[in-house]
Amino acid sequence: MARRTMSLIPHWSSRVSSVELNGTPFYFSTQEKHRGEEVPRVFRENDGRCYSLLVCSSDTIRRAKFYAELKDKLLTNLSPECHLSPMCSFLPNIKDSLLKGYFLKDTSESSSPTERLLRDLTQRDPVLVCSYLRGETGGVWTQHLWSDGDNHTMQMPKDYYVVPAEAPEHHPSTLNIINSDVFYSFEEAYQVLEKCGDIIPEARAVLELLPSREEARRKPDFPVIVIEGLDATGKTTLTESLRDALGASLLRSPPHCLSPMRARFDREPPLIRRAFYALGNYITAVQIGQEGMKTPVIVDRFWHSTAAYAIATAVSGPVCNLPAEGSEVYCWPSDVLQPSLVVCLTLDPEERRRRLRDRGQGKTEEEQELEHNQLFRLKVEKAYQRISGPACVTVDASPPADLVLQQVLLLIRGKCHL
Ligand SMILES: Nc1ncnc2c1ncn2[C@@H]1O[C@H](COP(=O)(O)OP(=O)(O)OP(=O)(O)O)[C@@H](O)[C@H]1O
Ligand SMILES: Nc1ccn([C@H]2C[C@H](O)[C@@H](COP(=O)(O)O)O2)c(=O)n1
Repeated sequence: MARRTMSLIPHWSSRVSSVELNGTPFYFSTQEKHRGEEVPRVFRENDGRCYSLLVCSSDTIRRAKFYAELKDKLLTNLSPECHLSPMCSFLPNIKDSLLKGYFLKDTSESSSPTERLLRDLTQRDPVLVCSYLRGETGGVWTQHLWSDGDNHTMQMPKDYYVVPAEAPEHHPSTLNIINSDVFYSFEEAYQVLEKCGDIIPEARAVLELLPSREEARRKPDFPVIVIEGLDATGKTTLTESLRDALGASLLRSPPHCLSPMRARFDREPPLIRRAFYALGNYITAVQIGQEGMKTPVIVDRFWHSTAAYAIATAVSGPVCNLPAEGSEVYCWPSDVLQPSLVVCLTLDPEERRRRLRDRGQGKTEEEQELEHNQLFRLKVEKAYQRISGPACVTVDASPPADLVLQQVLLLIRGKCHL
Protein backbone atom coordinates (compact mmCIF):
# COMPACT_ATOMS: atom_id res chain seq x y z
CA MET A 1 0.00 0.00 0.00
CA ALA A 2 2.70 2.50 1.00
CA ARG A 3 4.58 2.09 -2.30
CA ARG A 4 1.44 2.71 -4.32
CA THR A 5 0.48 5.74 -2.19
CA MET A 6 3.96 7.23 -2.55
CA SER A 7 3.83 6.85 -6.32
CA LEU A 8 0.54 8.80 -6.40
CA ILE A 9 1.78 11.79 -4.44
CA PRO A 10 3.91 13.56 -7.10
CA HIS A 11 0.83 13.83 -9.34
CA TRP A 12 -1.66 14.27 -6.52
CA SER A 13 -2.73 17.81 -7.39
CA SER A 14 -3.11 16.90 -11.11
CA ARG A 15 -5.74 14.32 -10.22
CA VAL A 16 -9.43 14.96 -10.83
CA SER A 17 -12.11 13.34 -8.71
CA SER A 18 -15.60 12.41 -9.80
CA VAL A 19 -18.47 11.74 -7.40
CA GLU A 20 -21.68 10.24 -8.79
CA LEU A 21 -24.83 11.70 -7.27
CA ASN A 22 -28.01 10.01 -8.58
CA GLY A 23 -26.07 8.75 -11.61
CA THR A 24 -24.65 12.18 -12.53
CA PRO A 25 -20.90 12.75 -12.15
CA PHE A 26 -19.63 15.90 -10.41
CA TYR A 27 -15.96 16.69 -10.87
CA PHE A 28 -13.53 18.44 -8.56
CA SER A 29 -9.78 18.85 -8.33
CA THR A 30 -7.36 20.21 -5.74
CA GLN A 31 -4.94 23.12 -5.76
CA GLU A 32 -2.48 24.76 -3.36
CA LYS A 33 -3.93 28.27 -3.53
CA HIS A 34 -7.52 29.39 -3.48
CA ARG A 35 -8.38 31.96 -6.15
CA GLY A 36 -12.00 32.61 -5.31
CA GLU A 37 -13.39 29.49 -7.05
CA GLU A 38 -16.84 28.36 -5.94
CA VAL A 39 -17.31 25.34 -3.72
CA PRO A 40 -17.63 22.10 -5.78
CA ARG A 41 -21.19 20.83 -6.03
CA VAL A 42 -20.66 17.76 -3.79
CA PHE A 43 -19.62 19.97 -0.87
CA ARG A 44 -22.35 22.57 -1.25
CA GLU A 45 -25.25 22.72 1.24
CA ASN A 46 -23.35 20.25 3.29
CA ASP A 47 -23.28 20.32 7.06
CA GLY A 48 -21.87 16.82 7.49
CA ARG A 49 -18.31 15.55 7.45
CA CYS A 50 -16.95 14.30 4.12
CA TYR A 51 -14.40 11.60 3.35
CA SER A 52 -13.14 9.88 0.23
CA LEU A 53 -11.87 6.31 0.05
CA LEU A 54 -9.88 5.22 -3.00
CA VAL A 55 -8.73 1.66 -3.49
CA CYS A 56 -5.10 1.57 -4.51
CA SER A 57 -2.58 -1.23 -4.60
CA SER A 58 0.06 -2.26 -7.10
CA ASP A 59 -1.29 -5.80 -6.64
CA THR A 60 -4.10 -5.75 -9.22
CA ILE A 61 -5.86 -8.86 -7.86
CA ARG A 62 -5.90 -7.51 -4.33
CA ARG A 63 -7.18 -4.19 -5.61
CA ALA A 64 -10.01 -5.81 -7.61
CA LYS A 65 -11.02 -8.13 -4.77
CA PHE A 66 -10.95 -5.39 -2.15
CA TYR A 67 -12.96 -2.94 -4.28
CA ALA A 68 -15.59 -5.63 -4.82
CA GLU A 69 -15.92 -6.11 -1.04
CA LEU A 70 -15.61 -2.48 0.06
CA LYS A 71 -19.20 -1.32 -0.36
CA ASP A 72 -20.62 -4.17 1.74
CA LYS A 73 -17.92 -3.65 4.34
CA LEU A 74 -18.80 0.04 4.65
CA LEU A 75 -22.56 -0.46 4.63
CA THR A 76 -22.27 -3.10 7.35
CA ASN A 77 -20.02 -1.06 9.63
CA LEU A 78 -20.99 2.57 9.13
CA SER A 79 -23.85 4.24 10.98
CA PRO A 80 -27.13 4.80 9.06
CA GLU A 81 -26.37 8.54 9.02
CA CYS A 82 -23.54 7.88 6.57
CA HIS A 83 -24.30 8.21 2.87
CA LEU A 84 -22.07 6.57 0.23
CA SER A 85 -21.68 7.63 -3.42
CA PRO A 86 -19.50 5.97 -6.06
CA MET A 87 -16.35 7.96 -6.68
CA CYS A 88 -13.16 7.78 -8.72
CA SER A 89 -9.94 9.72 -9.11
CA PHE A 90 -7.92 9.95 -12.33
CA LEU A 91 -5.32 11.83 -14.34
CA PRO A 92 -7.22 13.15 -17.39
CA ASN A 93 -6.34 11.20 -20.56
CA ILE A 94 -3.74 9.07 -18.73
CA LYS A 95 -4.40 5.37 -19.23
CA ASP A 96 -4.51 3.15 -16.20
CA SER A 97 -4.65 6.13 -13.83
CA LEU A 98 -8.18 5.43 -12.56
CA LEU A 99 -8.67 4.66 -8.87
CA LYS A 100 -12.15 3.64 -7.74
CA GLY A 101 -13.80 4.09 -4.39
CA TYR A 102 -16.53 5.87 -2.47
CA PHE A 103 -17.36 9.35 -1.23
CA LEU A 104 -18.82 9.36 2.23
CA LYS A 105 -20.99 12.01 3.88
CA ASP A 106 -21.43 11.53 7.58
CA THR A 107 -24.19 13.48 9.34
CA SER A 108 -24.01 11.57 12.62
CA GLU A 109 -23.29 13.49 15.82
CA SER A 110 -19.85 12.10 16.53
CA SER A 111 -17.08 11.61 14.02
CA SER A 112 -15.36 8.97 16.17
CA PRO A 113 -16.95 5.71 14.94
CA THR A 114 -16.51 6.57 11.25
CA GLU A 115 -12.96 7.82 11.70
CA ARG A 116 -12.06 4.73 13.74
CA LEU A 117 -13.33 2.50 10.93
CA LEU A 118 -11.50 4.52 8.27
CA ARG A 119 -8.27 4.49 10.32
CA ASP A 120 -8.55 0.70 10.63
CA LEU A 121 -9.02 0.40 6.88
CA THR A 122 -5.95 2.50 6.10
CA GLN A 123 -3.89 0.27 8.37
CA ARG A 124 -5.04 -3.08 7.04
CA ASP A 125 -6.35 -2.59 3.54
CA PRO A 126 -5.25 -1.08 0.21
CA VAL A 127 -7.22 2.12 0.63
CA LEU A 128 -6.33 5.79 0.57
CA VAL A 129 -8.49 8.03 2.75
CA CYS A 130 -8.95 11.81 2.58
CA SER A 131 -11.07 13.93 4.86
CA TYR A 132 -12.54 17.26 3.77
CA LEU A 133 -12.92 20.25 6.07
CA ARG A 134 -15.10 23.29 5.63
CA GLY A 135 -13.47 26.68 6.25
CA GLU A 136 -14.93 28.96 8.91
CA THR A 137 -17.12 30.89 6.47
CA GLY A 138 -18.17 27.84 4.46
CA GLY A 139 -16.74 29.45 1.30
CA VAL A 140 -13.79 27.03 0.98
CA TRP A 141 -13.17 23.36 1.60
CA THR A 142 -9.80 21.68 2.05
CA GLN A 143 -8.71 18.11 1.48
CA HIS A 144 -6.47 16.29 3.91
CA LEU A 145 -4.78 13.08 2.76
CA TRP A 146 -4.35 10.60 5.62
CA SER A 147 -1.04 8.84 6.06
CA ASP A 148 -1.32 5.09 5.70
CA GLY A 149 -0.87 2.63 8.50
CA ASP A 150 2.41 1.04 7.52
CA ASN A 151 4.32 4.24 6.84
CA HIS A 152 3.82 6.83 9.55
CA THR A 153 6.94 8.74 8.55
CA MET A 154 5.79 9.23 4.98
CA GLN A 155 6.07 12.85 3.91
CA MET A 156 2.45 13.86 3.41
CA PRO A 157 1.64 16.74 1.13
CA LYS A 158 0.00 19.74 2.74
CA ASP A 159 -3.75 20.27 2.68
CA TYR A 160 -5.21 21.33 -0.65
CA TYR A 161 -8.23 23.43 -1.57
CA VAL A 162 -10.94 21.61 -3.47
CA VAL A 163 -12.27 23.42 -6.55
CA PRO A 164 -14.72 22.47 -9.32
CA ALA A 165 -13.20 20.76 -12.37
CA GLU A 166 -14.35 20.39 -15.98
CA ALA A 167 -15.74 17.09 -17.24
CA PRO A 168 -12.87 15.28 -19.01
CA GLU A 169 -12.87 14.65 -22.77
CA HIS A 170 -12.96 10.87 -22.23
CA HIS A 171 -15.14 9.42 -19.49
CA PRO A 172 -12.84 8.31 -16.62
CA SER A 173 -14.25 4.77 -16.59
CA THR A 174 -12.70 4.22 -20.05
CA LEU A 175 -9.13 4.81 -18.80
CA ASN A 176 -8.46 1.37 -17.31
CA ILE A 177 -10.33 -0.88 -19.79
CA ILE A 178 -7.24 -2.29 -21.51
CA ASN A 179 -6.03 -5.39 -19.68
CA SER A 180 -8.32 -4.82 -16.71
CA ASP A 181 -11.65 -5.42 -18.46
CA VAL A 182 -10.69 -6.45 -21.97
CA PHE A 183 -7.58 -8.52 -22.68
CA TYR A 184 -5.75 -8.21 -25.96
CA SER A 185 -3.30 -11.09 -25.61
CA PHE A 186 -3.17 -14.59 -24.20
CA GLU A 187 -0.32 -13.56 -21.85
CA GLU A 188 -2.23 -10.71 -20.21
CA ALA A 189 -5.26 -12.87 -19.40
CA TYR A 190 -3.07 -15.82 -18.41
CA GLN A 191 -1.14 -13.72 -15.88
CA VAL A 192 -4.35 -12.74 -14.09
CA LEU A 193 -5.48 -16.33 -13.58
CA GLU A 194 -1.95 -17.40 -12.69
CA LYS A 195 -1.89 -14.81 -9.88
CA CYS A 196 -5.26 -16.10 -8.62
CA GLY A 197 -4.14 -19.72 -8.36
CA ASP A 198 -3.69 -19.60 -4.57
CA ILE A 199 -7.04 -18.00 -3.78
CA ILE A 200 -9.22 -19.56 -6.51
CA PRO A 201 -8.54 -23.29 -7.05
CA GLU A 202 -10.67 -23.20 -10.24
CA ALA A 203 -8.10 -20.82 -11.78
CA ARG A 204 -5.50 -23.58 -11.69
CA ALA A 205 -7.94 -25.98 -13.33
CA VAL A 206 -8.50 -23.48 -16.17
CA LEU A 207 -4.76 -22.95 -16.67
CA GLU A 208 -4.29 -26.70 -17.08
CA LEU A 209 -6.77 -26.77 -19.97
CA LEU A 210 -5.10 -23.97 -21.94
CA PRO A 211 -3.46 -24.52 -25.30
CA SER A 212 -0.18 -23.03 -26.52
CA ARG A 213 -0.34 -19.57 -28.14
CA GLU A 214 0.54 -21.01 -31.58
CA GLU A 215 -2.32 -23.52 -31.49
CA ALA A 216 -4.87 -20.74 -30.86
CA ARG A 217 -3.81 -18.87 -34.00
CA ARG A 218 -3.94 -21.78 -36.48
CA LYS A 219 -6.08 -20.86 -39.48
CA PRO A 220 -8.46 -23.58 -40.65
CA ASP A 221 -9.20 -24.46 -44.29
CA PHE A 222 -13.00 -24.08 -43.96
CA PRO A 223 -14.93 -20.86 -43.16
CA VAL A 224 -15.63 -19.93 -39.54
CA ILE A 225 -18.94 -18.16 -38.84
CA VAL A 226 -19.58 -16.61 -35.42
CA ILE A 227 -23.11 -15.79 -34.24
CA GLU A 228 -23.37 -13.03 -31.64
CA GLY A 229 -26.19 -11.16 -29.91
CA LEU A 230 -27.81 -10.54 -26.56
CA ASP A 231 -29.42 -13.35 -24.60
CA ALA A 232 -32.55 -14.84 -26.25
CA THR A 233 -32.01 -13.20 -29.63
CA GLY A 234 -32.03 -16.70 -31.18
CA LYS A 235 -28.34 -17.71 -31.32
CA THR A 236 -28.88 -21.32 -30.23
CA THR A 237 -31.81 -21.76 -32.61
CA LEU A 238 -29.86 -20.28 -35.52
CA THR A 239 -26.51 -21.97 -34.85
CA GLU A 240 -28.15 -25.41 -34.67
CA SER A 241 -30.02 -24.78 -37.95
CA LEU A 242 -26.81 -23.55 -39.62
CA ARG A 243 -24.95 -26.63 -38.43
CA ASP A 244 -27.60 -28.85 -40.04
CA ALA A 245 -27.91 -26.78 -43.23
CA LEU A 246 -24.16 -26.57 -43.85
CA GLY A 247 -23.00 -29.89 -42.41
CA ALA A 248 -20.86 -27.76 -40.09
CA SER A 249 -19.34 -28.31 -36.66
CA LEU A 250 -20.94 -26.28 -33.86
CA LEU A 251 -18.74 -24.83 -31.12
CA ARG A 252 -19.25 -22.24 -28.41
CA SER A 253 -17.31 -19.89 -26.22
CA PRO A 254 -16.81 -20.43 -23.35
CA PRO A 255 -16.21 -24.07 -24.39
CA HIS A 256 -18.01 -26.93 -22.63
CA CYS A 257 -14.85 -27.95 -20.76
CA LEU A 258 -15.04 -24.67 -18.78
CA SER A 259 -18.70 -25.12 -17.75
CA PRO A 260 -17.89 -26.57 -14.29
CA MET A 261 -15.78 -23.49 -13.40
CA ARG A 262 -17.98 -20.81 -14.95
CA ALA A 263 -20.28 -20.06 -12.01
CA ARG A 264 -17.29 -19.46 -9.76
CA PHE A 265 -15.79 -16.90 -12.16
CA ASP A 266 -19.16 -15.18 -12.64
CA ARG A 267 -19.00 -14.31 -8.92
CA GLU A 268 -15.53 -12.78 -9.18
CA PRO A 269 -14.76 -9.08 -9.83
CA PRO A 270 -14.47 -7.99 -13.50
CA LEU A 271 -10.66 -8.33 -13.74
CA ILE A 272 -10.83 -12.06 -12.93
CA ARG A 273 -14.17 -12.80 -14.60
CA ARG A 274 -13.08 -11.20 -17.90
CA ALA A 275 -9.72 -12.98 -17.88
CA PHE A 276 -11.63 -16.29 -17.57
CA TYR A 277 -13.85 -15.53 -20.60
CA ALA A 278 -10.85 -14.22 -22.58
CA LEU A 279 -8.98 -17.50 -22.01
CA GLY A 280 -12.10 -19.46 -22.98
CA ASN A 281 -11.84 -17.90 -26.44
CA TYR A 282 -8.31 -19.32 -26.87
CA ILE A 283 -9.54 -22.83 -26.05
CA THR A 284 -12.44 -22.41 -28.51
CA ALA A 285 -9.95 -21.07 -31.10
CA VAL A 286 -7.98 -24.32 -30.90
CA GLN A 287 -11.17 -26.36 -31.34
CA ILE A 288 -12.07 -24.17 -34.35
CA GLY A 289 -8.61 -24.82 -35.80
CA GLN A 290 -9.13 -28.59 -35.48
CA GLU A 291 -12.74 -28.85 -36.65
CA GLY A 292 -12.18 -26.28 -39.40
CA MET A 293 -9.75 -28.59 -41.17
CA LYS A 294 -12.69 -30.96 -41.82
CA THR A 295 -15.91 -28.87 -42.07
CA PRO A 296 -17.20 -25.27 -41.86
CA VAL A 297 -17.46 -24.14 -38.24
CA ILE A 298 -20.32 -22.26 -36.56
CA VAL A 299 -19.46 -20.61 -33.22
CA ASP A 300 -22.03 -19.47 -30.63
CA ARG A 301 -20.43 -16.32 -29.11
CA PHE A 302 -16.72 -15.48 -29.33
CA TRP A 303 -14.46 -12.45 -28.71
CA HIS A 304 -17.16 -9.88 -29.64
CA SER A 305 -19.20 -11.02 -26.62
CA THR A 306 -16.21 -11.02 -24.29
CA ALA A 307 -15.25 -7.47 -25.24
CA ALA A 308 -18.75 -5.96 -25.62
CA TYR A 309 -20.10 -7.13 -22.24
CA ALA A 310 -16.85 -6.13 -20.52
CA ILE A 311 -16.84 -2.63 -22.02
CA ALA A 312 -20.53 -2.08 -21.28
CA THR A 313 -20.01 -3.09 -17.64
CA ALA A 314 -16.84 -1.04 -17.16
CA VAL A 315 -18.25 2.19 -18.58
CA SER A 316 -20.78 3.81 -16.29
CA GLY A 317 -23.55 6.16 -17.38
CA PRO A 318 -25.05 6.66 -20.85
CA VAL A 319 -24.00 5.25 -24.23
CA CYS A 320 -22.11 8.47 -25.09
CA ASN A 321 -19.59 7.63 -22.34
CA LEU A 322 -18.34 4.62 -24.36
CA PRO A 323 -14.98 5.00 -26.11
CA ALA A 324 -15.59 6.52 -29.55
CA GLU A 325 -15.72 4.42 -32.71
CA GLY A 326 -12.16 3.65 -33.86
CA SER A 327 -10.78 3.49 -30.30
CA GLU A 328 -8.10 0.84 -29.75
CA VAL A 329 -10.43 -0.65 -27.14
CA TYR A 330 -12.49 -2.17 -29.99
CA CYS A 331 -9.54 -3.77 -31.85
CA TRP A 332 -9.48 -7.54 -32.31
CA PRO A 333 -6.47 -9.13 -30.52
CA SER A 334 -3.71 -10.12 -32.92
CA ASP A 335 -3.34 -13.58 -31.34
CA VAL A 336 -6.99 -14.68 -31.64
CA LEU A 337 -8.10 -16.48 -34.80
CA GLN A 338 -10.19 -14.16 -37.02
CA PRO A 339 -13.55 -15.62 -38.11
CA SER A 340 -14.57 -15.37 -41.78
CA LEU A 341 -17.91 -13.77 -40.81
CA VAL A 342 -19.48 -12.48 -37.58
CA VAL A 343 -23.26 -12.06 -37.51
CA CYS A 344 -24.87 -10.12 -34.66
CA LEU A 345 -28.58 -10.82 -34.10
CA THR A 346 -30.66 -7.87 -32.91
CA LEU A 347 -34.16 -7.82 -31.57
CA ASP A 348 -36.40 -5.10 -30.23
CA PRO A 349 -36.44 -5.19 -26.40
CA GLU A 350 -40.13 -6.12 -26.14
CA GLU A 351 -39.79 -9.23 -28.36
CA ARG A 352 -36.58 -10.20 -26.55
CA ARG A 353 -38.39 -10.00 -23.21
CA ARG A 354 -41.23 -12.10 -24.64
CA ARG A 355 -38.81 -14.80 -25.78
CA LEU A 356 -37.04 -14.74 -22.40
CA ARG A 357 -40.38 -15.10 -20.63
CA ASP A 358 -41.46 -17.98 -22.87
CA ARG A 359 -38.19 -19.76 -22.34
CA GLY A 360 -38.27 -19.25 -18.57
CA GLN A 361 -34.75 -20.59 -17.85
CA GLY A 362 -32.26 -19.42 -15.24
CA LYS A 363 -30.07 -16.56 -16.32
CA THR A 364 -26.61 -15.31 -15.34
CA GLU A 365 -26.64 -12.22 -13.14
CA GLU A 366 -25.37 -10.18 -16.05
CA GLU A 367 -28.24 -11.33 -18.24
CA GLN A 368 -30.74 -10.41 -15.49
CA GLU A 369 -29.08 -7.02 -15.37
CA LEU A 370 -29.57 -6.73 -19.15
CA GLU A 371 -33.25 -7.38 -18.76
CA HIS A 372 -33.67 -4.66 -16.17
CA ASN A 373 -31.21 -2.18 -17.48
CA GLN A 374 -32.01 -0.70 -20.84
CA LEU A 375 -28.85 1.43 -20.74
CA PHE A 376 -26.61 -1.57 -20.29
CA ARG A 377 -28.31 -3.34 -23.24
CA LEU A 378 -27.75 -0.31 -25.47
CA LYS A 379 -24.09 -0.15 -24.47
CA VAL A 380 -23.53 -3.86 -25.22
CA GLU A 381 -25.17 -3.43 -28.66
CA LYS A 382 -23.15 -0.30 -29.45
CA ALA A 383 -19.91 -1.97 -28.39
CA TYR A 384 -20.76 -5.00 -30.62
CA GLN A 385 -21.15 -2.63 -33.58
CA ARG A 386 -17.87 -0.80 -32.90
CA ILE A 387 -15.62 -3.84 -32.68
CA SER A 388 -13.44 -4.12 -35.76
CA GLY A 389 -11.21 -6.65 -37.49
CA PRO A 390 -13.63 -8.47 -38.10
CA ALA A 391 -16.66 -6.20 -37.69
CA CYS A 392 -20.04 -7.84 -37.21
CA VAL A 393 -22.89 -7.80 -39.72
CA THR A 394 -26.16 -6.97 -37.98
CA VAL A 395 -29.19 -9.14 -38.78
CA ASP A 396 -32.73 -8.44 -37.59
CA ALA A 397 -33.78 -11.57 -35.69
CA SER A 398 -37.49 -10.71 -35.36
CA PRO A 399 -38.78 -12.69 -38.40
CA PRO A 400 -39.62 -16.39 -37.93
CA ALA A 401 -36.63 -18.66 -37.38
CA ASP A 402 -36.61 -20.14 -40.92
CA LEU A 403 -36.48 -16.66 -42.48
CA VAL A 404 -33.60 -15.59 -40.21
CA LEU A 405 -31.80 -18.78 -41.25
CA GLN A 406 -32.32 -18.03 -44.98
CA GLN A 407 -31.02 -14.50 -44.55
CA VAL A 408 -27.88 -15.64 -42.73
CA LEU A 409 -27.27 -18.42 -45.28
CA LEU A 410 -27.36 -15.74 -48.00
CA LEU A 411 -24.75 -13.72 -46.11
CA ILE A 412 -22.57 -16.78 -45.64
CA ARG A 413 -22.78 -17.74 -49.32
CA GLY A 414 -21.90 -14.15 -50.31
CA LYS A 415 -18.95 -13.89 -47.95
CA CYS A 416 -17.61 -17.41 -47.58
CA HIS A 417 -18.16 -19.06 -51.00
CA LEU A 418 -19.92 -22.06 -49.57
N1 LIG B 1 -36.79 -16.27 -35.05
C1 LIG B 1 -37.47 -16.61 -33.94
N2 LIG B 1 -38.75 -16.27 -33.79
C2 LIG B 1 -39.43 -16.57 -32.66
N3 LIG B 1 -38.89 -17.21 -31.61
C3 LIG B 1 -37.61 -17.56 -31.68
C4 LIG B 1 -36.81 -17.28 -32.85
N4 LIG B 1 -35.56 -17.73 -32.64
C5 LIG B 1 -35.55 -18.26 -31.40
N5 LIG B 1 -36.77 -18.17 -30.82
C6 LIG B 1 -37.15 -18.60 -29.46
O1 LIG B 1 -36.64 -17.62 -28.55
C7 LIG B 1 -36.10 -18.23 -27.40
C8 LIG B 1 -34.60 -17.87 -27.30
O2 LIG B 1 -33.90 -18.43 -28.41
P1 LIG B 1 -32.45 -19.04 -28.25
O3 LIG B 1 -32.36 -19.94 -27.07
O4 LIG B 1 -32.09 -19.60 -29.58
O5 LIG B 1 -31.64 -17.68 -27.96
P2 LIG B 1 -30.10 -17.49 -27.54
O6 LIG B 1 -29.67 -16.24 -28.19
O7 LIG B 1 -29.33 -18.71 -27.85
O8 LIG B 1 -30.15 -17.29 -25.98
P3 LIG B 1 -28.92 -17.51 -24.95
O9 LIG B 1 -27.85 -16.55 -25.33
O10 LIG B 1 -29.51 -17.16 -23.63
O11 LIG B 1 -28.52 -18.95 -25.04
C9 LIG B 1 -36.32 -19.72 -27.56
O12 LIG B 1 -37.49 -20.07 -26.87
C10 LIG B 1 -36.51 -19.91 -29.05
O13 LIG B 1 -37.34 -21.01 -29.37
N1 LIG C 1 -17.27 -15.58 -25.36
C1 LIG C 1 -18.01 -15.11 -24.30
C2 LIG C 1 -19.26 -15.67 -24.00
C3 LIG C 1 -19.97 -15.17 -22.94
N2 LIG C 1 -19.47 -14.15 -22.20
C4 LIG C 1 -20.26 -13.63 -21.03
C5 LIG C 1 -21.03 -12.37 -21.32
C6 LIG C 1 -22.28 -12.56 -20.51
O1 LIG C 1 -22.03 -12.25 -19.16
C7 LIG C 1 -22.55 -14.04 -20.53
C8 LIG C 1 -23.46 -14.42 -21.66
O2 LIG C 1 -23.36 -15.79 -21.96
P1 LIG C 1 -24.65 -16.77 -22.06
O3 LIG C 1 -25.47 -16.50 -20.83
O4 LIG C 1 -25.37 -16.42 -23.32
O5 LIG C 1 -24.07 -18.15 -22.11
O6 LIG C 1 -21.24 -14.61 -20.66
C9 LIG C 1 -18.24 -13.62 -22.52
O7 LIG C 1 -17.77 -12.68 -21.82
N3 LIG C 1 -17.53 -14.12 -23.56
